[in-house]
Amino acid sequence: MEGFDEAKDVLRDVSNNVDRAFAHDGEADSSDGTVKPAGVPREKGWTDPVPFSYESYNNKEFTDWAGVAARYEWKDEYGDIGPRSLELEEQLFNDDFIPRAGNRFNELKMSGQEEPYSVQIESEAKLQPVATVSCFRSSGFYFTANMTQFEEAGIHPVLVENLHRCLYAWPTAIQCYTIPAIHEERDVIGIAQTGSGKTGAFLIPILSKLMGKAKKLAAPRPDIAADWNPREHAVRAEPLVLIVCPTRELANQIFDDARRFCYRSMLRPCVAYGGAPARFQREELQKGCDILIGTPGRILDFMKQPHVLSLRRVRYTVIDEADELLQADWEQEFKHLMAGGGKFGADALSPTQCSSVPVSDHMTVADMNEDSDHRYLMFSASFNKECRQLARTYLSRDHIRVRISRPGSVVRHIQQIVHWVENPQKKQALYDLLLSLVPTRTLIFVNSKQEVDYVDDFLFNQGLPTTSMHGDRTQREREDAIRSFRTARCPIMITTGVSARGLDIINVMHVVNYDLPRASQGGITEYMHRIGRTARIGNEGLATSFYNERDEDLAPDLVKLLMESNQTVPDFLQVFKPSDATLSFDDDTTDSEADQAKTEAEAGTFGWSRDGDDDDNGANDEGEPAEEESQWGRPTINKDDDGW
Ligand SMILES: Nc1ncnc2c1ncn2[C@@H]1O[C@H](COP(=O)(O)OP(=O)(O)OP(=O)(O)O)[C@@H](O)[C@H]1O
Repeated sequence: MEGFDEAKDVLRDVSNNVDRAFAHDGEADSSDGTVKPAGVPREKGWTDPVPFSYESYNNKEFTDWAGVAARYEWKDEYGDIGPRSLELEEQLFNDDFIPRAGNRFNELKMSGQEEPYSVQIESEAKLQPVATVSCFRSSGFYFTANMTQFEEAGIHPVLVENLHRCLYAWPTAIQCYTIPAIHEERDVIGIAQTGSGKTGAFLIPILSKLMGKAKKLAAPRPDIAADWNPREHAVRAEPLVLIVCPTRELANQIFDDARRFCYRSMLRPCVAYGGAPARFQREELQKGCDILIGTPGRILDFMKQPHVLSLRRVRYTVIDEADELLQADWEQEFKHLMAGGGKFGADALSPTQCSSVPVSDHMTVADMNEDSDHRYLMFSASFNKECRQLARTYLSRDHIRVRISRPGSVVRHIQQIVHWVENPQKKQALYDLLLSLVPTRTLIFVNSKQEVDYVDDFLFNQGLPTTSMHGDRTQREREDAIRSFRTARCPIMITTGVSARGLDIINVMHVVNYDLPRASQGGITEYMHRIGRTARIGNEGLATSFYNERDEDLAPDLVKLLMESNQTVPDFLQVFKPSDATLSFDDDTTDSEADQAKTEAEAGTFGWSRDGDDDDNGANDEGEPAEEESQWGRPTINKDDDGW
């Protein structure tokens, strides 16, 4: 197919990086009935497609859930730091499929001179960012003259060591600001581009602060490394940190980072997400939990079981991908979460807030947070008016806002290409596109679940190594798909908007918008998050989008975004260029005076509107009933025709 030459060049360039994982995992295992490719994809270097094995899926008693992955288990006898576990180290830090910083990582750091991105800080008191100095790279490690900026920034030594193991050489710009802000016990709103290290921006300073005090602050827990018997030793989980995010995959990913950062420390991370059986997650919680990461539905289900989870000790509540989470119809549920963890505990409630924050039937006042010195943090690459409202309601007035680059802007290292493709030609165009490029991990977004199945079937039958994921799949199928994609067993994944946020997979070098997101599915913000699955943390990538007249509602915003990121605007989009050649974007991050006035009037009420996200469903989809039926049900979704 003609017209993809520029894409080819870019990817050939980018492919200097082509991942080692892909190279060494190139031979698909044919022992389980691998279908022989139609021929051409194999000649072009793609691996064989691997069929999904329904037989083993149905037969096997599955226990290998992402949420039960090994973490460091502390023993009472340890002093300030636990002994090494080489086996766990291998798993946590040396896995071939952990994403690593790319060649252009240097451009993400703060040089103190003219930065390639804008920095906007709103803070009552001056915020001194972590100083960054020149580093040089050798054999995969970065060195500075003496010590790393993480040490200089006062990060706890156990965590500094873990960051070295993760090959984090210096903090990214957002981290440079959130580290001192969180050290100074301030509430924070952090906005920075996709793949710029926002997870570290909250985890690193929070964990660092808690590491020195874990013995004093953490709830009593059993010595599970010695002899764990749930009947005798189970405790109630009373985490110090609560991290809420919109999707199950993202929850697991943050959990993985927390497992790495907490290695050899007393802090024990757990994850709670819908779809997987609750009993495995509950058992982990009952071994003790200091850092709880999860999607709202499952967390709330556990909160309804006071012997399993209480948020009374929570000191930090983090809302990740805040704007996405708040698109959901989760107002009441959110209030429960926020009330369970904080300044909205019975004593601290103002009269208006009291009436708008009902205490759950299952949650006694004694379970509510007893720490008035409780920090709230919100992070995303984009921001909206629901976030502003949440911030006005929950964050302290002296909170710090850090904005690195324009909220909603696209990472510079992504080459964006838009092609005119009519709907009936899309399948063939996609096939031609994939065959015209160097085989590499490719994420393909479509707008409906049905279309995911359809495109997956088509490519698979053409001999391409695909997998797919959407919200109607069981959790086990979802975890299976992510694993196959991550390990490059199936280097092409077709998916819906459920994978647009947060997913951080090694060397996704190509994102394809087979369908562009419609306005009802998040429009240009969704586009930015989708293509942000490539070119993460200084790597480079390509985003190809199929466009036709049905996408006209997106065109003006798309053109502005292309222009802002110095990309070619194709002829058919020229007509949508702004007439005065200036690029103005709605900035949804700042409160207007009217907003401020509204806050006073509304105190404690929210304006969330849109239907929510299937991932917040706490129920179990593995055939066994959820332990307690989720009252939250299965929210409907507006991201595509029929939900994610
Ligand atoms: N200081 C650092 N040095 C090296 N790698 C880092 C650093 N900080 C984060 N990373 C890595 O960068 C990758 C992207 O980070 P992260 O997922 O936190 O991005 P993000 O900003 O939250 O993106 P998104 O908006 O898409 O969720 C991760 O693999 C993470 O381990």
